[in-house]
Amino acid sequence: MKRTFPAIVTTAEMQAIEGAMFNAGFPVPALMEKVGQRLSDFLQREFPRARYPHVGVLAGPGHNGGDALVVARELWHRGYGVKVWQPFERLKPLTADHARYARFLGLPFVAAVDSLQAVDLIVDGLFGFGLERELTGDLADAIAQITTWRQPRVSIDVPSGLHSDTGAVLGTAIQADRTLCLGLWKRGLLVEEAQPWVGQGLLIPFDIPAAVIEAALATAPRRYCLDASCWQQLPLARSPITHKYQQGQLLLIGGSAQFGGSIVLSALAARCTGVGMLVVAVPQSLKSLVLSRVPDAIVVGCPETARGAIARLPESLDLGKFSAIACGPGLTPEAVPVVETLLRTGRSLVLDADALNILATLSPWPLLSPVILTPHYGEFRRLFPDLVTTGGDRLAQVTAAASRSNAIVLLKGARTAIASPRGDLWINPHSTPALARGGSGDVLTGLIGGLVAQQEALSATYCGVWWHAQAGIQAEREATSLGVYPEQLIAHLLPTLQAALTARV
Ligand SMILES: NC(=O)C1=CN([C@@H]2O[C@H](COP(=O)(O)OP(=O)(O)OC[C@H]3O[C@@H](n4cnc5c(N)ncnc54)[C@H](O)[C@@H]3O)[C@@H](O)[C@H]2O)[C@H](O)CC1
Ligand SMILES: [K+]
Repeated sequence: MKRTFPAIVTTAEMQAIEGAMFNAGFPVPALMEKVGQRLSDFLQREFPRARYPHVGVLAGPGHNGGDALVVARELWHRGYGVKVWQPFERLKPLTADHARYARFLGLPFVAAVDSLQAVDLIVDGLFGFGLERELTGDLADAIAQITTWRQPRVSIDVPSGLHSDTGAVLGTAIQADRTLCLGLWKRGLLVEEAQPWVGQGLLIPFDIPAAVIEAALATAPRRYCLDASCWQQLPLARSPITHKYQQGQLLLIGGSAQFGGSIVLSALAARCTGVGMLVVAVPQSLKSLVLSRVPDAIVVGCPETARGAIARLPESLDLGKFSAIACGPGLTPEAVPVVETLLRTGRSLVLDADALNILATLSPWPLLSPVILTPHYGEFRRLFPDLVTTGGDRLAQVTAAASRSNAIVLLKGARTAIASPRGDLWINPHSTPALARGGSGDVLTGLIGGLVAQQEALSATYCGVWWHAQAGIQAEREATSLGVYPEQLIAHLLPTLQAALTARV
């Protein structure tokens, strides 16, 4: 079944998509009403009246404000106490109609924003993707005031003040706890730097015909948001008559006297993927440690340097028999010959950590395909320094990096982005800062290595990213953000997958 993730769009692309729907006969008021109902349903579910009886609605001059006024009216009908702050005289006609009807119903419109300070929930409908210039003056002051209040803030479509394409703050912006993005993910909401304003992003679909999206994005670079359809890919299919040699062979290379644990974490994660054969190459002195922690792996002791890094891979190690090779965790920058050897194999490579730092010192780079690079931003900066200095946000940088290097580039972060050499982009909108700790990356390397050993590289990469983040979110739910240390993360991999499959049935 062809899996299509939700597209990520620019403002212009969204306007083209909406325009196509309107041109096909779908009335603008109908869309606003539909969206308003869905927003109200979400708010009523997530912020029940018993706990959040009083709602303050910020209504802007455009259709974002129109959406907000539909929500105000609907929550009013559903028994909430609603107050509206609409600091604009000139309104778009549809928005003006909704304001007029809300007043007709008797919804109180407050003159000053501080009349909303005591409400239980703020709904932000000041601006959406139509924001054109910086927010200044009284409006900026009001937003600064709201930011100091304690109640949760939910933004409609885009946090007001945030640029929906770049994620840049135009003067000032609402810091939302939740952003309910309408129809399709706006690109600016997925930019790393915008996360403090976006809060938890959630897509509120409104049944855009797939053909309309395809037509509008036909010539655009494909940008996708990962979602639960990644689970359709896992666990990887197994024939009833399979055997271990048909389920992929992964070679993991890493470890050093200085960093002995990383490669163990990668190996423990890799075996969760069901990979048929797991071989771990480490410095000779680490061999017994790894065997004691991963008895199902074949552990190869390598010649080591005086400082305990892998000096070279043993001649006896036939690299050609592996369907994937993952290298880097705990490797140390000393193991240059190892990376140089791997780059000549033409095997599917996953390069992480010090394998990336070593790659950054090699020049020129050989053709990196099929290679997956999994840098965090510091490693990315060493690999592609000019891309970082020539500006553009990380999404633009990682796309350029993949096209230049001909590798799949996975840029880790709050919104991990995966770019393909063709220029396509996948972003994971759901993760947790609890994963920001040593060892999380080693787990991801093992997961991706194990999946790449069994299936094509791109879907293995984004499924690994999704699975890794979902396990982290689940571990945090059960043991707070402090409980997401790497071994707990690994312990949650299979139960999280199982729970997803059970929910899917
Ligand atoms: N699929 C969807 O995204 C849907 C979008 N809808 C909602 O409509 C908005 C976009 O509406 P639009 O009227 O184009 O823009 P805004 O509501 O964001 O407001 C722009 C409005 O404000 C004026 N303006 C711009 N910048 C400033 C400023 N700095 N100070 C003052 N005024 C400013 C500008 O002139 C416009 O008049 C989208 O986000 C959704 O919420 C549909 O209704 C539902 C589906
Ligand atoms: K908004």
